[in-house]
Amino acid sequence: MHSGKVVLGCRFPRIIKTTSPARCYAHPALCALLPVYHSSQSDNRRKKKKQQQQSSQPVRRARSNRGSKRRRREDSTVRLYRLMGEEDISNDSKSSCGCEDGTVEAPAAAAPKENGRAADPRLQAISDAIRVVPHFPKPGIMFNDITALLLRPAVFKDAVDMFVERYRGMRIAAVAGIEARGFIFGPAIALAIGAKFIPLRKPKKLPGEVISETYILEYGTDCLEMHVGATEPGERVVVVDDLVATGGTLCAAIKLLERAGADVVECACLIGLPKYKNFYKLNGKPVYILKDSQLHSFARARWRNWIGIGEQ
Ligand SMILES: O=P(O)(O)OC[C@H]1O[C@H](OP(=O)(O)OP(=O)(O)O)[C@H](O)[C@@H]1O
Ligand SMILES: Nc1ncnc2[nH]cnc12
Repeated sequence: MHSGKVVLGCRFPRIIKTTSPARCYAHPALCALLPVYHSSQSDNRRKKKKQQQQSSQPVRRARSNRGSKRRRREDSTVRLYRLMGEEDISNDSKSSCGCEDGTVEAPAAAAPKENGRAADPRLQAISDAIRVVPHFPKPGIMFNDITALLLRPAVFKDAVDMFVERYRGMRIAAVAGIEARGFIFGPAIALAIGAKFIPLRKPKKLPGEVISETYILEYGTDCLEMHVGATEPGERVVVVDDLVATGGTLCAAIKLLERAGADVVECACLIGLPKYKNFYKLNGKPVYILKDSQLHSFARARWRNWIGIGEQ
């Protein structure tokens, strides 16, 4: 059997310089090698520990080591989110806590992260207003219902504002909304950023000449259509919908727009289902998601269902 030093020394020469396993945290392959790496270091560590115990300030030293390990682990988490295609994480986390000097207030630091951003305070209310309905429209589907959010104007406005803040100033010529629930958010965003709105409709709804794309859904197949001439070649377009599940709908929308020569900048959704997280780059286009539908929402929905009070 190889010793850890030999394996890491010959295959990952840069990793051998690493002083803490936390710095390898982002890469599963490297994590797999870490136990071997640890064992090769264990003698040295035992010696150091003995020295520390004999030194005059053992407690303070041990604490500072723990702190640095934690800091490194947090850095690694941010890197992981970056790998998932999220940009400006550090900037976002600064602005979301409203601190000009970029320091993070204690509650914000402890808050959950959404897409790698320190949570915007508005996200909690948005998240709370999304109702998860088990077994709708058919058994096994956990349906994310946005209608309760629409009944709360302040929360609805916050959701629209968050998209507007992202796309304002990005020279977006058109917002393409996907029928039906993309029509709820798309026009409001389009008006606020001064862009036109393109409805991407289900079959046989548009009266003019159309191009169409068929796609597979989480529960069936469907088709999207767009009027010929709705977008000009080279126009910068954002695609808006309420939710991404398999990503099939967004992919069809991207294809439609690209066939017409549009430059699809990004897709924007209120909700992303976690089981499809790895597909959040669709046809090479990033998907901006306000709220990852958390597993605890599913568990909560099931619990409320069991005790017979439904979701609120
Ligand atoms: O990522 P996907 O697996 O493609 O699923 C997401 C799509 O499914 C839902 O619409 P649905 O087709 O149910 O139509 P509706 O908006 O008319 O209810 C949702 O509003 C998205 O458009
Ligand atoms: N789980 C889900 N909830 C709401 N809309 C959806 N569209 C596809 N999957 C969905």
